[in-house]
Amino acid sequence: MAVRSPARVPALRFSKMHGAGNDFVVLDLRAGTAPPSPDLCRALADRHTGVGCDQILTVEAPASAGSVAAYRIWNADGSPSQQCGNGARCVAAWLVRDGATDSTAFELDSPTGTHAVEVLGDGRYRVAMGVPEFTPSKIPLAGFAAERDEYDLPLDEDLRLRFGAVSTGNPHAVVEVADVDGIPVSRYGSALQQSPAFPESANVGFAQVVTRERIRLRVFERGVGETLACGSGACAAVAVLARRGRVDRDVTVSLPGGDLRIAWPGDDAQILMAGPTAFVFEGEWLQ
Ligand SMILES: N[C@@H](CCC[C@H](N)C(=O)O)C(=O)O
Repeated sequence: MAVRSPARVPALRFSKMHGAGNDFVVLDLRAGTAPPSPDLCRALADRHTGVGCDQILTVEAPASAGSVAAYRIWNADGSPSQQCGNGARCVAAWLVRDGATDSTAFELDSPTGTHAVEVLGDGRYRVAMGVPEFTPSKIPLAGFAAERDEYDLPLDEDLRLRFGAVSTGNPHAVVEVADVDGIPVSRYGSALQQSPAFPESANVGFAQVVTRERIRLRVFERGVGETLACGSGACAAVAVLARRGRVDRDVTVSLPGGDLRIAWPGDDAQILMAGPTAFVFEGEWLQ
């Protein structure tokens, strides 16, 4: 009797990458393949039964003339985001390795616009992340008509937090602390994320100013939890602290997974993020 072999499921090829420890599954959708469903994102991101990652990055056909490609971002819980700084560098590295460009300066489209990318060598990339947006309605931050350096909210009976708020393409709250090591990042981060003040939730950064040129940062990300690094969060922390006059305009941000260099030449200028990228392995998703 003939034994029937199980139907072959078409394999989904992926690259596993990280940028300063913020890890990604990268999918090539440039041929027009549909983006992963929220269920597939959650399955890929699962650290026990999947590949394991903080975000899924989809590389897609460019949205504007002159760009090499576009990318979109999907959090581990399946929710979409508008920006991912470490992801932007990894997509740039992925495209260079793929041969999509041999230029040391090119452009990429994200859901928030077009970004200039520079290849710095040794796996390092610099990305122009846009002009930080402090207008409350554009973050979005509800309940405040005018922009402030610092907001103050009661979050529950025992917790009141002071924070800065900014969009670097996605929403961020930045809490300045004396020592990032002693902060209950998950409790404070969840409380701010669940506040009605952030109708689209937020990535919550805890920043310790070490010197005017160096800060330490931990970020409790929307759709993930605490990550080893957050590029848009590093930009947000420097933007909030520079605006308050607490740091200079060129700052090393030390995150649990590594350092990023953030430069913000002036309030109306784009904020520039430089940092590492790494390829981990290639695989086929068979489920
Ligand atoms: N890790 C990212 C940010 C990813 C998206 C974020 N969790 C959100 O929901 O906005 C980065 O490096 O910027």
